[in-house]
Amino acid sequence: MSNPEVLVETDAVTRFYGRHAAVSDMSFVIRRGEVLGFLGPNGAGKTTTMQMLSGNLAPSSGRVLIAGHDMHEAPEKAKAHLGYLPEYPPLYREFTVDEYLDYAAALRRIPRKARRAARERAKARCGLGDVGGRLSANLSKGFQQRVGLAQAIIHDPDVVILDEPTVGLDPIQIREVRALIRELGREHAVILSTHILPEVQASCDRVQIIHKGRLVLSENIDTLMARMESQALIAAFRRTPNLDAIGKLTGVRSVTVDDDGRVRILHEPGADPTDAIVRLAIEQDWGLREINPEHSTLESIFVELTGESPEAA
Ligand SMILES: Nc1ncnc2c1ncn2[C@@H]1O[C@H](COP(=O)(O)OP(=O)(O)OP(=O)(O)O)[C@@H](O)[C@H]1O
Repeated sequence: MSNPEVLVETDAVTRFYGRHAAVSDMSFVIRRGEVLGFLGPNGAGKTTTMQMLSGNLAPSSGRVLIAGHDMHEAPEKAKAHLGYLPEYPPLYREFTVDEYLDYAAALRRIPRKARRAARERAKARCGLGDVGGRLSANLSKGFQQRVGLAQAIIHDPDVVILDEPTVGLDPIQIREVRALIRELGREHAVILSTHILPEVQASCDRVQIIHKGRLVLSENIDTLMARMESQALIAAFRRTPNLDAIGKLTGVRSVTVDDDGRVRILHEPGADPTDAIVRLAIEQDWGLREINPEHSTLESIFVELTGESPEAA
């Protein structure tokens, strides 16, 4: 599909708590077949945004449209198209998984006759086939999270909203939930919030970084990865190298010396001059000590965009 259907649209959404704007002027779209990662440090406004998208919190201004339905004007229609896994999913601990999912199906107004099939389908998709008779309370955190996901997709919604879906899970559970998110993204539009930088790399097609309630970046994951690919080398020599000679090598854009005496060589994307520099260093006896690509990370991009480290923010 060249222009897949827009399933979520926010138009200048703002939310105040008192005089504090938790989310400001937020506009974006999500299309079918897309997993959008909403990345930001604690307190950035992710949960507030998820709650507005899911219709659990009214924006102070701006509009949310789900599958073309305005959340404010037609909340029932809008909500019928979405499933929501809140940060703390409400699990009825004394219910078995099947009872809980039946209840979720009833809440979603799935006709009584169709509930069993909906439940079994959601369980199969979330890897819950064997635990239908178990009490939710006795399941591991990873399985409880799958139950939360199963209730979010029981009515096969167009849009799935997941707030910090892997918090508290062990590495194997995290991998499984991420695989499930990718699978959901094939047919639905998925938005997930996270403060974990690698999570978006693992699960998302597109990333939006939110900082102090504002979007500071919106990019395809491929573009972001390309941006993170090295376009600089850091080299150290025992003797002073001929910087002009390095500067004349094919693909080299600029050569500078850092405060610590190491040489920073910026080059064209895809034109790594490492081999040529090593040859020059040997020929001219500069005493090469190290030469490494300088990788930018999502962390460094975050710092570049916001001027703060994710932890400090
Ligand atoms: N009910 C509330 N009343 C007042 N302020 C609130 C309320 N909920 C959130 N805030 C404030 O709004 C800002 C955004 O909070 P939000 O929970 O949306 O951030 P978050 O990115 O989801 O962070 P976290 O991951 O810690 O939940 C924070 O400054 C928070 O203190």
